[in-house]
Amino acid sequence: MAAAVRAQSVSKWFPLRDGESLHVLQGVDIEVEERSVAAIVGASGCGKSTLLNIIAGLIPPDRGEVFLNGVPSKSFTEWRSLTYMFQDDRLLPWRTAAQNVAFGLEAAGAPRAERRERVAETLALVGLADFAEAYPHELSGGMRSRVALARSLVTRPSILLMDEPFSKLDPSIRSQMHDEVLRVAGLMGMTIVFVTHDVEEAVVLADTVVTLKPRPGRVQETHVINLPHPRDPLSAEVAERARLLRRSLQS
Ligand SMILES: Nc1ncnc2c1ncn2[C@@H]1O[C@H](COP(=O)(O)OP(=O)(O)OP(=O)(O)O)[C@@H](O)[C@H]1O
Repeated sequence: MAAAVRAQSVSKWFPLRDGESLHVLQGVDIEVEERSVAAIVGASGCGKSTLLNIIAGLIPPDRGEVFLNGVPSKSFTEWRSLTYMFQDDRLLPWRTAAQNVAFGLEAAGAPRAERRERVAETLALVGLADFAEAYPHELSGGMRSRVALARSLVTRPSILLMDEPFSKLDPSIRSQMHDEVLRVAGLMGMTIVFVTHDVEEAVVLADTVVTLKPRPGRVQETHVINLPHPRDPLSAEVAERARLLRRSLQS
């Protein structure tokens, strides 16, 4: 199967005020197969978000290259097929759920009728058909998170990048969102790359987990998680895989 996301020998330095530079990533190689879910885990500051931002084309690598659907990201033009979900839901408080979801389509200049249809379809997909006219302050944390997911999905992307998207949710809602994301990703045939510091979350969601070593961030190991879905976060199998991941992170 083809790789939807490939980072090849990616290195990154950030300039510091004293003229020195901070070496954040060193020769990072990762490969994420189409329609699979990959997690990037590692200690705080090891470069997880930087790597995701480089994959997303938000910042350039200093060395190495990223390929999206086989195309070098420098030449990649299908940016609508890639979407990013942040840690905060970043909903606009003065817009209804439907208007928040419509945002990406408006930016892309989609006609009004198409927008209306797509937004309704996507809100239904995440179980919020009845809340299209609600404002963010009228929604629970879990519902807001679903609106943010719908906003990410409305352009029908093939690649979903997520940076700790559920870390602020209560555990039971986080678990519902995990099921929701996997269900929708399966339906839409999406590839997911996400960053987390929660190894249990990585084991519950991912087909492969990449562990990063800090300073500079390097790939420590790639773990294949071949447990059947749905995965119970409290099961012995998940706990055992999480233990192996923690050991890898500490070595
Ligand atoms: N724009 C920037 N300029 C300078 N330094 C930066 C910049 N962005 C990140 N850094 C530094 O790069 C390192 C890696 O940051 P990054 O946010 O990628 O790590 P992380 O693994 O995602 O951390 P966390 O889990 O705490 O979110 C940190 O030391 C951070 O301070």
